[in-house]
Amino acid sequence: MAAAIVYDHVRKEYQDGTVAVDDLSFEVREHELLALVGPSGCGKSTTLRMTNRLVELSAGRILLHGEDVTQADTVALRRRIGYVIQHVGLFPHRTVAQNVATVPRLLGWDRARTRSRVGDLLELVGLDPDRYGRRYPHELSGGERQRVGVARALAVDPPVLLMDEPFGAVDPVGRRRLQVEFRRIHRELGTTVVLVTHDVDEAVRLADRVAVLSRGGRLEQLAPPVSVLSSPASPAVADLVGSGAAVRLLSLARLERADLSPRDQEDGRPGAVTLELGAALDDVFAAIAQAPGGTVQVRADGAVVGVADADTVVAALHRVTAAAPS
Ligand SMILES: Nc1ncnc2c1ncn2[C@@H]1O[C@H](COP(=O)(O)OP(=O)(O)OP(=O)(O)O)[C@@H](O)[C@H]1O
Repeated sequence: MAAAIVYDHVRKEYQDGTVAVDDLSFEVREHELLALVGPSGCGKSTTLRMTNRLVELSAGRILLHGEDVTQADTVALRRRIGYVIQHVGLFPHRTVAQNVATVPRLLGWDRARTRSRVGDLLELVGLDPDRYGRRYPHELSGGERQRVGVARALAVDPPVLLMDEPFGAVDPVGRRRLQVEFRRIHRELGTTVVLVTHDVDEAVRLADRVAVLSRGGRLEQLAPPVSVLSSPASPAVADLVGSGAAVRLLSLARLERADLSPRDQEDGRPGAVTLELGAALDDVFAAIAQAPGGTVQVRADGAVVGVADADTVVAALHRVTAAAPS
């Protein structure tokens, strides 16, 4: 698969001698969502900010679609790279629509094209353009502001989007909703995304691949979420994913027919618990914990296709982890 971004022996030493990133090499594939995770101060933001040259590299190269970013004009570069940060930095005296239209205006788009694009983008991020377009940032909730920030960053359909703790300031429920919506948006647009987060749950829920960094921007593991959770490549990764790894795996995996014990007869007992095939394993687990006898019926297309119990969950986990690419 083609690389959208190549980090090639990248190093950043700040003026005071802090080596934020020592010698980092990895590639971000075209259209993937790659999450950078790691403990505070390990160099995640520095790595992201070197990509759009908000921070200059001390050594090494970063190639964006084959072009060395240090050779690119910074203004042109930043227009090709969307950027979303935690406190999204909307212009307070401009309306939502004007904020989203910032880059199209700079690029000299005409009024009709800009208006239509702004409308489409607000709809994409789940905000009704008629209701929200004329509001000012202070008239929005934190989650709505982040949505506007995402819409603004996507305004000219950049091939690459960098996100630094984009949902960090949003309450847990709003955050979960934004994550679900952002995953849909990413699938729909196919933009290459690099997401910095210190939240392992967010990384495994959103990312196609997770890059785990440790101090000095050292790459501990770069793999799909299930692999990072089920086979941590080093003690640093195991430490980061911690004791919650199994629970996180449960939320990633879905119940399949092969995991079930066969069952022809429908269990007619009143109150018998049923689940749909394809349910997330954490929901299966919760249902089993509550069900009389520790078993639940599983249905597909309205018919009972088997029963699930604790062994089913373990079997499904083994299936998922065995299939995980490294
Ligand atoms: N402008 C700067 N001057 C000097 N040191 C800096 C500067 N910016 C960051 N650092 C240091 O570089 C290291 C990496 O910082 P960076 O912000 O990249 O880490 P991070 O992984 O994003 O951390 P966090 O999760 O806390 O945001 C830290 O030790 C930090 O103190």
